[in-house]
Amino acid sequence: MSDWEEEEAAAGGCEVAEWNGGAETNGYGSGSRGRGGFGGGGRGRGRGGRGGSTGCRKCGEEGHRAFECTSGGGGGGNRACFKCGEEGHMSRECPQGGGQSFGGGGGGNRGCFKCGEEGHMSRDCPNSVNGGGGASGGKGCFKCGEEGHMSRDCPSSGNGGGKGCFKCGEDGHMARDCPQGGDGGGGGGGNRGCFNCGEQGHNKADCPNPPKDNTGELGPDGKPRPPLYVPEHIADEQLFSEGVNPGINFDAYHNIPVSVSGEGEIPDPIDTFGASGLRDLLISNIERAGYKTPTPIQRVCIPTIMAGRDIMGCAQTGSGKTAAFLLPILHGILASGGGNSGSMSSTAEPSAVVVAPTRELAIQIHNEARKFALDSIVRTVVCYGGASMNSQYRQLQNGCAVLVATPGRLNDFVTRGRVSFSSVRYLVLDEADRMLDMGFIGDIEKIVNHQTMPAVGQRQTLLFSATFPEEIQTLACNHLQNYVFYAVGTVGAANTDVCQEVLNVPRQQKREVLMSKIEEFMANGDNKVLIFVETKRTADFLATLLSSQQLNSTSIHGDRFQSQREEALAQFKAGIRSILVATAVAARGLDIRGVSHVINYDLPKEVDEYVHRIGRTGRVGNKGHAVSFYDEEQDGALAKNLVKILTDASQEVPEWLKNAAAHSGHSQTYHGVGDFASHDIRGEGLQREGSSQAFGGPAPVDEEEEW
Ligand SMILES: Nc1ncnc2c1ncn2[C@@H]1O[C@H](COP(=O)(O)OP(=O)(O)OP(=O)(O)O)[C@@H](O)[C@H]1O
Repeated sequence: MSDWEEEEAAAGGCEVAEWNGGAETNGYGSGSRGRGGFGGGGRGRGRGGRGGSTGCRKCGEEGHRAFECTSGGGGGGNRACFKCGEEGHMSRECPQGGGQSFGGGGGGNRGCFKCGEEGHMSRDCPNSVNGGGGASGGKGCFKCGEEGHMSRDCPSSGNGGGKGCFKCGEDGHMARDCPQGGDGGGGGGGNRGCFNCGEQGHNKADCPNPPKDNTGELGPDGKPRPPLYVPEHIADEQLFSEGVNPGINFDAYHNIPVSVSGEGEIPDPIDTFGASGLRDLLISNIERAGYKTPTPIQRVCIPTIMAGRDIMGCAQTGSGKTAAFLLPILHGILASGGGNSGSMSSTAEPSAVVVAPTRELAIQIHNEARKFALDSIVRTVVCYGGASMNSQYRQLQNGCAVLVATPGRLNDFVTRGRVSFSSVRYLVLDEADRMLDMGFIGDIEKIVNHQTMPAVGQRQTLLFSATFPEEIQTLACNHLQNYVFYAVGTVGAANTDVCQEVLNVPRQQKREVLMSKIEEFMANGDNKVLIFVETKRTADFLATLLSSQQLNSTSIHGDRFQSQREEALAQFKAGIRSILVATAVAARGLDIRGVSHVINYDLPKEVDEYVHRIGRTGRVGNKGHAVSFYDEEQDGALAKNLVKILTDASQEVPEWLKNAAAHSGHSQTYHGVGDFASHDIRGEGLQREGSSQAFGGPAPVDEEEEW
């Protein structure tokens, strides 16, 4: 696993736990960072989740959840009603209990929490003072320690049990009643001051002082802490100015053949957004975003997702896959009332979870979702490592229907009970082949196998990428049910709008060739260049070198603080920096307007990664240009696949590269046309009736190749 993968995969811990692991390494501030455990002893919180194999809570049968149970109610399964102890119904429907909902008595085998008697619940306890309650059943009041009442009703208003007030440290009252603590805001007290400013009299959450900058201070692991980072909120209007405008080849998208396979009814593709059946609010935001016609992947996926099917979708880089899944998901959530958008809760229960491999991509998807959902009740939240966990948690608490996240941070929230999957209707893995490869598979399995996650078939699972190796497709099948497979063009092929040039450049000459290439581009007025390198050190080195030559550059990689990463990307997007030197962290998904050139200063190890990298240019029908420095000593293993990618995209293949491929002796792993046809691994039996080319574009030359 590369360092950036480790970082993304392991992202987690709140701000008190994320340590900066190294000093700055260049002139514009890059530091290394690792991670630590979660600090701050908060209150633990248990919450009943649905077990994979546990049946419905009402009827006990597997295959559905209690709220979907058609058995006509009743607390059932093996578990008795909490009120009367009888099986066959749930406590809120208990015929013995007063009223609906949670009125009734504490029953079953468990007595009331106040008086210990059976037959009622603590809040209805007739034995308590003023209907409040006493703590019973062996548990004394938290204030005075006596049994028979709860702390909030404690007549002594004393603080017992040996635990002093959390604000002032004195016994006799609790923090919220502390006479010292002002308006109930609460003080961090006793001997422990506020965790932010150290002052007594308030908690960190209510601290009036700016967040403490403890950058550079040593954490418990002996490494300097990173700065506390709370990302800036992007204003609504700005959402519509992000993204790439369609280019001259946009209309040519409609000539790309689309392969479709799968059993059962597959809806016809839509020709226009207007005919999609998407809700009016979404249509109006689509218009506001300047989308006139759907791209091929949107034409097929929007109706298919609306019809409730699982999807494995493959389409070239920059062809609108994000909207292809977001729009029908938002439609589904709006149609059912907005999910948990408005519910303030300590545990977020999103209707849709979108998982992406990098933080910047998660942020981008989140902003796309916000854009399409604007002026609706649907709330979207993004969670990713490297930024304040508290601030993300506050967002979650305010309601969340769509949660976009990196896997490490998502699991962190789930483990702490802050996020539950129990309401999930849609699970999306963007860049799915990356999410299911070695670097992330552990995290993804944790997510899909979590006890609160609805089983396959009870949720819609949607996988998207521009590349889908066969072995990943095989693995993905476990997480999908009767899915529809869509391939726009050739699975894993490069975007033909990108002109690809491969130069034979030995390592020692790379710098010199880079400088002359950049000069050439800048002289042509092309001023947004993305350079990919293999190591973080090289990224810093090159950015420093280019800056010293008056070339406005910055870098993005896993060792930079999150604030620096986001700032570097923002500056590159805004044109404040013309050159961004990046590791693989920027290879996938990032949609940056006006990237004229991608330079592979170092080639990646995998050809799929090459396809994603060069896909940062030439998006949505715009022309792009990619130059790659091939170093014979390093890149021999890639030669064959590179030749294939170039050939399939009708690019010129240099003679020296053909020779290198002929002598490389490395086996082929590329899954494009030819030996590895663009196909659904489930085989031809699942092809859509009629033809291998369901619609769009000319018929494939060789049917075998399309399938
Ligand atoms: N129908 C459309 N009309 C015009 N622009 C569109 C349309 N659909 C998407 N776009 C724009 O195209 C750009 C690329 O879309 P997106 O990032 O979803 O591509 P992608 O297929 O996910 O690419 P990648 O494989 O690199 O992740 C975005 O700026 C998006 O706003």
